[in-house]
Amino acid sequence: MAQHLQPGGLGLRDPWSQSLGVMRHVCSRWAELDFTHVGSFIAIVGTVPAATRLLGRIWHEVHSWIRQFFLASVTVPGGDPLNSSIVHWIQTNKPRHYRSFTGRTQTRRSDTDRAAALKKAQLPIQYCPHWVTRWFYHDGSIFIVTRAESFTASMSEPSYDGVGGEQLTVGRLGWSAEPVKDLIRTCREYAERQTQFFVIIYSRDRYGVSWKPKARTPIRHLDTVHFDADLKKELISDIRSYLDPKTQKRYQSRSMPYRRGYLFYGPPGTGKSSLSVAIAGEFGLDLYEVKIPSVPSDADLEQMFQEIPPRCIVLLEDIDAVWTDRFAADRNGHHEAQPAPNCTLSGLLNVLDGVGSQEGRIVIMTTNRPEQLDSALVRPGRVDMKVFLGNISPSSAEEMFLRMFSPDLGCASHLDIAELRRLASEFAGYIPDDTFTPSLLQGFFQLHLDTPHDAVSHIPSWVQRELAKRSDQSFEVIHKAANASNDGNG
Ligand SMILES: Nc1ncnc2c1ncn2[C@@H]1O[C@H](COP(=O)(O)OP(=O)(O)OP(=O)(O)O)[C@@H](O)[C@H]1O
Repeated sequence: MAQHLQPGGLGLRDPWSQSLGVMRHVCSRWAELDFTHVGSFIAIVGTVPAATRLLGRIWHEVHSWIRQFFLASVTVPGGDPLNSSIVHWIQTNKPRHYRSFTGRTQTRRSDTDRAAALKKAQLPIQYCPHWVTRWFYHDGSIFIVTRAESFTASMSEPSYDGVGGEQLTVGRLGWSAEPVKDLIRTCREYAERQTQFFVIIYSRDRYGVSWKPKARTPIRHLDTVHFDADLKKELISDIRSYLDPKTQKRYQSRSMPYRRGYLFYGPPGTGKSSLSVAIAGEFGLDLYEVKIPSVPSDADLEQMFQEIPPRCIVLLEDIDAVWTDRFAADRNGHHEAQPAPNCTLSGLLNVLDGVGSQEGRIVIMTTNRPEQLDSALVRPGRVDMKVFLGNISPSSAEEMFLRMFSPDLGCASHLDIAELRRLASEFAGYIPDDTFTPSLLQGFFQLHLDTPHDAVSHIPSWVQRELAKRSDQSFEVIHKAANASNDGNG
């Protein structure tokens, strides 16, 4: 009955009997086949590889001929930030189905996946579309983008995120390269929009030959770095006025070098690095990290500074760990043994403000021991403003509490702002002035992120415990000193 409903009666047959029917059909046709036809068929099939090779060669010739005579192009070297901007733009805005990918273990976890960051878990695999040539139509023109095929070196780079490591050529059918430049501009603007909420931190690659984006950290608002409010205001207005284009003209018309240097000093964990990143975010600047101990020579240091763009922040962290003031060391009577850096202090002074050093950037140095710095390094002109970041004050602790339990974060959304303020002020009442570093207090908040009431009820005992730990430590130090003098007497 069902067979009447299906033309040919095949519709509702089971797949097994259907394929049996097909095989029977093929066999019967095969039996009828003339073997002279089979011979010509095999001969035709045999010519296919040769024909494919020939067509490939013709296509290659035509392609290079088109490139030579009809293509305007721009070549971007591998590793240049522009390179990854172009690749990202193409992959996002000219999507297509990819079948080839490069796969690599992702070494950095996503910032949002905090829970995963805390436990030992397998690192995710990152797949990136792998292509060598892409043709696409954009803004009335046909573009062809070619990536160099030899990218094994960049694939092994730890900082290589899968794109932008290989030389790239962007071409367009036509005589003028202007539309190519327009496309590249579009790609760059796109990349800037993507990174506008991030600070890009650059560091030297492992061979020390070029600057590479090392991290992309979400912008940290200046309000989240707590220190003296007046000092913060003064610092920010100083940087703002320095970056004002009029200031540059004023400096230049008076033949003054257009440079600004800051020294952030204070105990460990008081926010020197955090403030540097927050400033970069506030003013939309990239941050270039210079690690003096790993710079092989003065010439390399000079080369590094030459390659840093004019409008950015250069961060020299823990500068006291590199060169200490010879006289301070002598006064103290002892000097910690430290490996000698490969580049010299005069080499650094030279790149900071010597003849030929570039203008327009902000240099931030951080230190825990400002008294040990060579006076030449911190003289006015190299360091124009010294900013002390110290232990937390009760008022900063109150601000920190309000920030930690801000209703926007959701955990204290049931509390009205007046109640939150009351709790913050009660909390701050337990914090002794100039005793704990902000990072220590941050550690306390990390234990009580869900309820502000818990934070307030636990803070007195935490303060007691921390103070007791300190007196234990000082006792331990005195104890050791006493033992040492006894040993000496003995
Ligand atoms: N003043 C501050 N305000 C807010 N958070 C702070 C402050 N100081 C430190 N922190 C927090 O403590 C942690 C360490 O801070 P950071 O690395 O900036 O301190 P640092 O002074 O640079 O330390 P070090 O001298 O050891 O490099 C960060 O997570 C930061 O959020």
